[in-house]
Amino acid sequence: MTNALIIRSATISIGGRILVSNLNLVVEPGTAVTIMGPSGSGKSTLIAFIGGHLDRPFHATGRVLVGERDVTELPPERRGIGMLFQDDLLFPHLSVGANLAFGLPASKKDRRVRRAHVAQALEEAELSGFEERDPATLSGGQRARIALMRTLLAAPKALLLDEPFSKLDSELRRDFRRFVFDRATADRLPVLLVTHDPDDAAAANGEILTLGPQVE
Ligand SMILES: Nc1ncnc2c1ncn2[C@@H]1O[C@H](COP(=O)(O)OP(=O)(O)OP(=O)(O)O)[C@@H](O)[C@H]1O
Repeated sequence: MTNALIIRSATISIGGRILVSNLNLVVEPGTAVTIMGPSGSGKSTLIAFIGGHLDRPFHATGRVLVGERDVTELPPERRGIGMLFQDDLLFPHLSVGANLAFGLPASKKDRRVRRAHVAQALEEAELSGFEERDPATLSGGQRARIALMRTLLAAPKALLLDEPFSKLDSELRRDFRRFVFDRATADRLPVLLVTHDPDDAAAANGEILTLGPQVE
């Protein structure tokens, strides 16, 4: 079962400059909210706060909830929130299969279980048989699908996407976008998407949150 991703009274500042002011947001399961705004307005900073990656010099107050679970004080890996970035960050020294296995929770230790999950993920990514491949030999679209499947193997309860489509050219971008949103809808995941592209926002088909222009 999945739940809403809830942000309560989030205020984020850096050096006295407020980037996010008293933000309240509910992202329902199976829906996406898009975050837009000029460069430097704080989009990635907000994602980092929700994912648990925000460090000094930023100062943040407010709560992050996944359903009824307040995850604000938890480290990133215990929040149940999956993240996908512009750079897929597949480990170059690991095979595709090992990259996918990296997404699995430590509790799934059994080798056969891990192999079955990896095979299933490859099938869903339409990349069956790619276990032993070096990530460097994959196309951009294939790498993107592997990165998404690795994130999903951790069974996240919500998904944060920070410009995940921007390195792909237009046709691949459309395909991967559809792949991501179809999965998120099927898995009933709440999604927060950061993008500059109105087409991405249209594909997300939900509320658009615009962060303010940067005030120096
Ligand atoms: N380590 C840091 N020290 C000081 N200021 C920082 C630091 N990291 C980021 N900033 C500032 O924080 C603000 C928010 O940055 P952020 O990356 O969240 O913006 P963004 O909206 O995601 O921009 P872009 O669209 O260019 O990715 C920016 O004005 C940036 O200059």
